Amino acid sequence: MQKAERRVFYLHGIAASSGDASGPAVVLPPVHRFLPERESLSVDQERQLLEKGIEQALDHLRRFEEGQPEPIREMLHLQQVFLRDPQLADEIEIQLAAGYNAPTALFRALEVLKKRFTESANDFYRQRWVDFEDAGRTVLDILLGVSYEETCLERVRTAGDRPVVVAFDLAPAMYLKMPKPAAIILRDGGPSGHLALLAANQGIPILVRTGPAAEFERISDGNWIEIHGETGAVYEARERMSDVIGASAPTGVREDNSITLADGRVVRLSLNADDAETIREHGLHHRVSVGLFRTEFLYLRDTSLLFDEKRSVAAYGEVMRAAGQDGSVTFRLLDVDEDKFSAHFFTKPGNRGLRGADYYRAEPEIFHAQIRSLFQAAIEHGSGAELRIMAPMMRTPEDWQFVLSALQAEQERSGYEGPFRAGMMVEIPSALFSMERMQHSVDFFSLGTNDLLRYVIGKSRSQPAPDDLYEPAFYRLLFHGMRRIKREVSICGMMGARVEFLPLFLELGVTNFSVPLGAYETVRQRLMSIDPQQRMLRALLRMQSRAEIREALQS
Ligand SMILES: C=C(OP(=O)(O)O)C(=O)O
Repeated sequence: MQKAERRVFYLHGIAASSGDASGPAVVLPPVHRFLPERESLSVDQERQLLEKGIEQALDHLRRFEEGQPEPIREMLHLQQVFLRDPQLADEIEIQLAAGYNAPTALFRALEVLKKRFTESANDFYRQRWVDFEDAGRTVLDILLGVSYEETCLERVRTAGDRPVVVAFDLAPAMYLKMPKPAAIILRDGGPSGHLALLAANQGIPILVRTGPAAEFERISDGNWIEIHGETGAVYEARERMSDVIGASAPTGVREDNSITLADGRVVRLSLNADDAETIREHGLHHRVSVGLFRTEFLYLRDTSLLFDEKRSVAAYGEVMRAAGQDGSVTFRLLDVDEDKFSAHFFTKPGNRGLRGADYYRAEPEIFHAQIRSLFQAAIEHGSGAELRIMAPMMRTPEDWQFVLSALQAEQERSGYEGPFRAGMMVEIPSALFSMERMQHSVDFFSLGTNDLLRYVIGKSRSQPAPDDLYEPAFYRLLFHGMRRIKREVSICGMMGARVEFLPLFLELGVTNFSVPLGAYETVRQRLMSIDPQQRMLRALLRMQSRAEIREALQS
């Protein structure tokens, strides 16, 4: 009989990106932990401290405005308006009267306003909250004498071995500034939030929603911990090693990226990747086909690229070179979602909240500059790799026609004659009703199931329930859209990386599965062993409940 292993068990979470990993924990405290515990001085004295902090922040914002492009000046100006807003002053006054010291009063006031603004029916307030909160954080940093973001980044940078980052939540923009961790554990966060997707694409295991603070806080800085991707469990580490131990690609011969199914059909397996380094590493063992490169992350890392075509050509070129001559990369045009937000993406405040073709129509310079850079990168650095450009958030044939005309015009202007394919994402339910009409002018469709599902069930991506994946209406819609499609249909949403859904997507006609690095090998194995004759769609379409569908898919 085997001797039972006794190791410290810390907690359980949802594995948003599979794979095992271990490393020393770096715990990033939430912002409220930075608040001083000191006794309050008199209300007047605390008010004076706050007023001084606000003045310094206003001064900083005013100085920073100089020489910035118009959209940034506009944002900095609004941040100053916010810091002088009577709503903020009133909330601060309430907190001071309740006896809180200056930083705590400001923190609490910002929490109250966050709720008010983000739940407001007014688009302007909702969309501007990110900027307002940022201005509030600047004052808080001044009052505390430390920068919250810099302090967190410094802890990760100085952790030595590749650490496991443990945090309540983590913004994608902050993650993009850190060195790659071995893994991430979040008390909150959602499995299809953009931080989870970013990490998954880099093959970094991530556990989210680990639940109660008490369990979560048993992990302290420097504890060596081990994450088990399959079970979502976190233990004390058996050995001190920081490499990902479960998600790596096989060594030896370079794998082809097409898989011949048992019935002779050929499907392609591609990678969702957001950086050249991951693509390069993958390319050591595989012929590379990137099915989704989210270009907004490139810009979030370095917003100045947006207005610098020469440097963006170099950045796209690096990605194409990483894919190699026989590879292909599907670049998705800029897609600005709430949690991939940067004020730099908008030249006019009124454009915030626009997405897809509406955004491209409103921001023609950014739109055309991006397409030009992509063709130019293919000319200068592509050396035969296939360039694929994909438009997100397409709703109607008119949306697609608008993007396609711009692609054709820029291709002609650039003189690029290499391999090129133009496609669109299907991630808004209304697109499913026009796929058939659009297919004559589309080289490929790509199913964005992360967004598609959220729009069908009307939920935010950070509040998923495991059962949502089995929503009957979702499958009926997919079937309706795809039943007469002759073009390539890819899937780049996370459902394509879950083996239980593979037979169904094959039956629906998907021929290209684009998945995060951590899921690549598992999906490849499953596709090679799958029985492609399995038929479940008809029965599934008759099912009325999520439970029935779950059982059918899992059995
Ligand atoms: C791949 C998708 O796009 P994103 O996750 O970037 O919104 C999707 O919605 O499935």
